Amino acid sequence: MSTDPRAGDAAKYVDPEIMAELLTMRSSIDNIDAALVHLLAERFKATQRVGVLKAEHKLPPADPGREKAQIERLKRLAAEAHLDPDFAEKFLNFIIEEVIRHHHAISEHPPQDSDPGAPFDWASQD
Ligand SMILES: C=C(O[C@@H]1C=C(C(=O)O)C=C[C@H]1O)C(=O)O
Repeated sequence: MSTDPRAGDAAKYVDPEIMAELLTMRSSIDNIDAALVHLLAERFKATQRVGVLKAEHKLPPADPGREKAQIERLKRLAAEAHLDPDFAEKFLNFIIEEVIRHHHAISEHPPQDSDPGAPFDWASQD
């Protein structure tokens, strides 16, 4: 019997009627999480290109002024959307920290001329 990946542990202790409602909500969560992964992948593609541009032109990996403006903007958007602005700030800072780490790595090991736009292949990493 194949198990529904949406069921999780709840299947063991939730009544069937409530379980059906929970599964419907989890279907939406699955779609949203998939969209988040795709959105993040696109964002990192763009930031990798920025990292290459910065390395080529000897620009610093981080731009605190840009970060401040972007965080303020996203906190405003979060408040309008009834999302906790402090959570939005933490989430963005978490992503930016990773981007800057990549930019440092790119500046230390710039891509070869033969392969300037090659995406980093996370899937082949251990
Ligand atoms: C992507 C950039 O590099 C860094 C990462 C940022 C981000 O992920 O939003 C913003 C500013 C920089 O510290 C950039 O300079 O635009």
